[in-house]
Amino acid sequence: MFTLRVVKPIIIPRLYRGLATQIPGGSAVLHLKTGESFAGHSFGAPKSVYGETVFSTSITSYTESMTDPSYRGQILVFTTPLIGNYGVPKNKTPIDSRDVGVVLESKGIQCAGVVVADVAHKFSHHAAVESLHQWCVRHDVPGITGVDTRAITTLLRDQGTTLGRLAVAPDLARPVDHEYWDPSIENLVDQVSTKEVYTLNPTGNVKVAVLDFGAKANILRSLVRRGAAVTVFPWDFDFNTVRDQYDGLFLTNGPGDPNHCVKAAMNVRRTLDEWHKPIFGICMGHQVLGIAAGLDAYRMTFGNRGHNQPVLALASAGSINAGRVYVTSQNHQYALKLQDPFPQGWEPFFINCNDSSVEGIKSTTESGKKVWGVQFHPESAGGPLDTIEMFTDFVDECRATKKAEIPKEAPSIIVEQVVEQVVKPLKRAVAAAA
Ligand SMILES: NC(=O)CC[C@H](N)C(=O)O
Repeated sequence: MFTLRVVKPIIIPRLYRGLATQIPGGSAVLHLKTGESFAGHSFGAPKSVYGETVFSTSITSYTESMTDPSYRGQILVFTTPLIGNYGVPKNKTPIDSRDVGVVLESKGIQCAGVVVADVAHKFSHHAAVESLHQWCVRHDVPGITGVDTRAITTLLRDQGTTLGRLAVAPDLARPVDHEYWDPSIENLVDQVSTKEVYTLNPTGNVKVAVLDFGAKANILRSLVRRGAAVTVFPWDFDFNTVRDQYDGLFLTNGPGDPNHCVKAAMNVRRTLDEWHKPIFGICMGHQVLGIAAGLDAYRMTFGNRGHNQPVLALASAGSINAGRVYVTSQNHQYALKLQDPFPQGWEPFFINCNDSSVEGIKSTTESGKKVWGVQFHPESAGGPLDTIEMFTDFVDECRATKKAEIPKEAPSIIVEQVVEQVVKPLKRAVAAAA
């Protein structure tokens, strides 16, 4: 006799969850204002956009770069040929007062469009939930693929960052010159900065105020992870009105020309003059600090974007050792001018090993202040973690400043309490007994 056995179907795990995704691949053209056009195929949202065309040499972390608010208004060309191969993760974390609520660098895609030599049709990663194409569709951001990104990058490197139009069929026309939109004339910081004040990790044992020029989430996470209560203010908030409540001030990254943020620089100048607690600025925050200190910011030819930028430390401070080269993550078009002499009380902290641009400034030891600014991104996301301990240095300095303040107050409070609770009752008891 034969017994019939029901054979359970074998479920094969979907290794390539994007396998079913077909990139629509209509026509697309990247037009540059300087006259060149690159024809390819469209992916992502089927719409045309204007922007500043820039290139990034990062070989990974397209998800982090595309959600970095500093890429606002830019058409991002990846020099790495294959992009999209590990898909895109779910960009949400459970609601928690210690977290910014996202896995990537902000809630959505910030760049205007992306240019990829060969967009991955399939993706594979344990955390991926959608393809680069699907993600771009959801966020209404167009992409172009099948173009020679080496040729585009060589052009951008030689002629500098160039205005462009990513045109998607049926709207493939080359614009006339005056139609190109120039994001650098707008105050992009005002578009991405928080409108409301909020606090992460309110029970943290050291209080850090953040001026938000377009903060990457990993900057806030890096402060929270080191135990700080982090209160985030809009970029143009005058911190001087609340500074007595904080142990340190942090200035974040942000998009566009730092000269749009003179209002913030003027506020920070007053803070520098009148307040003696630690201050740390990253990228746009570093540029604002520099302007406040009396330095000028200028527009570079093509800027530095990538996760492989070497910087040389010129001074030692905290975890940083003078003479060492650190590999850093960067995304900037502007830089502080190296001037001789530097403003009094300031010194260069880092220079870029490729182009000698200023990569950091710090207050001198003689100034008695604890202020640092770096052009690169110690928080990485993506990129190397060579300088991540600068966050530890900053939060430790805030804690040390807070501790140094307590003894001034504490003895008098303790003495008053002892007088009130011990001495006075004893005197009364002695008087009553007499
Ligand atoms: N990442 C940043 O903060 C960039 C700063 C500024 N927008 C620049 O391009 O130089």
